[in-house]
Amino acid sequence: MSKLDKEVSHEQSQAGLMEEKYGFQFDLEILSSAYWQHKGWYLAPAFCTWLRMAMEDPDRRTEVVLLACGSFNPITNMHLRLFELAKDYFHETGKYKVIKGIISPVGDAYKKKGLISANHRVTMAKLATKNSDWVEVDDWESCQSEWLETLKVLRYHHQKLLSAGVTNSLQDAGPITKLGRKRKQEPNSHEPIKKKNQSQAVKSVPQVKLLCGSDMLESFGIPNLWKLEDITEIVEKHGLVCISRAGNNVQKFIYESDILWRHKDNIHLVEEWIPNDISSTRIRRALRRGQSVRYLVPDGVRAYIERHGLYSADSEGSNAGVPLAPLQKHLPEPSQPLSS
Ligand SMILES: Nc1ncnc2c1ncn2[C@@H]1O[C@H](COP(=O)(O)OP(=O)(O)OP(=O)(O)O)[C@@H](O)[C@H]1O
Ligand SMILES: NC(=O)c1ccc[n+]([C@@H]2O[C@H](COP(=O)(O)O)[C@@H](O)[C@H]2O)c1
Ligand SMILES: [Zn+2]
Repeated sequence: MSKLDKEVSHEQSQAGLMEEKYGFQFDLEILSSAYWQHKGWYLAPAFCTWLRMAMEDPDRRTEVVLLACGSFNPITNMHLRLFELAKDYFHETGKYKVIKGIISPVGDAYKKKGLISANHRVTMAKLATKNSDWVEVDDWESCQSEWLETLKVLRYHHQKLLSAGVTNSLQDAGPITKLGRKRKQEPNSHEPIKKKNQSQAVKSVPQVKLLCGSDMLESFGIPNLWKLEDITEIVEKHGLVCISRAGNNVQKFIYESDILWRHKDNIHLVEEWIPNDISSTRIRRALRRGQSVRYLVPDGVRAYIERHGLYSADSEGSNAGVPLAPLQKHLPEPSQPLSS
């Protein structure tokens, strides 16, 4: 190792220690002044290289998995856009790295009017995402015989990542993370079980954030639809990213709710500046009327709908008069108002 390498390596380990103690911003400031005062200009190129490496180090960003829950009856181009918009938003903050998107179609037991079988909805979602290298469809929720609260779906996916993290960390027991640093703990970013001598090798588990449109966020205010403790855990432990949708005023909605206001830092609002109010309801309506849905849903989905003759007046009548599962499930409990 050359003298210069040794100097840089020493500064890097100092930076590691300082980050643990004070955080990223501070360590860079301290280091830069230390360099200019004590080392002199001859170290400038090495310092610049290190600084660039440190700034570009993707491990500094919190990893995020986006989970979208809904009927996807059928999946539309706008559902896919939600993921792109949320990913751009998180990357623009410089603090987060979106590593995966998950589409979780609701099970048949949800009993929403016009809901066709989960088999078809899952297949269409898979067709829609087949060209995406980061969004995938998970059928665990749709395979459950009973309807599941969204919080349980979030917990399931977080737990799954946690187990995968433990497995990975056991496999990677050897190497040490870049610069031998640990990441700061964030909500829902749990550290998997650590073994002695292995703490430096363990990566924290990504956060699972609920991705939704503003109508879903505003549905938190519908009496008996959501349990207050579920909403609290979603915004407190997981976090939410909400894409604007015509007709909603989420900022006001958050302002009027004490719970949402308290956790507003964990509620990411994304403005869609190229609004396109496609909805599955409108797609189904067009299909019933024999109108084209081309360019509104992916071509593979359109072909699948045609091939299987999906979405007719008959299918729209399914579950008519049947209470929505969450309303049925939560009705006996005394309702607590979200707003106060
Ligand atoms: N055009 C859109 N803009 C923003 N969010 C949307 C849009 N379309 C759907 N979403 C969001 O996608 C998620 C899944 O929605 P869902 O399956 O209910 O689709 P939808 O188009 O709202 O269907 P439906 O008309 O049957 O209610 C929800 O969080 C919803 O808010
Ligand atoms: N209490 C809850 O957890 C709760 C209540 C209502 C809807 N949801 C979910 O929100 C989504 C709403 O989808 P739709 O907009 O298609 O009805 C579904 O995934 C549904 O399971 C969850
Ligand atoms: Zn909807």
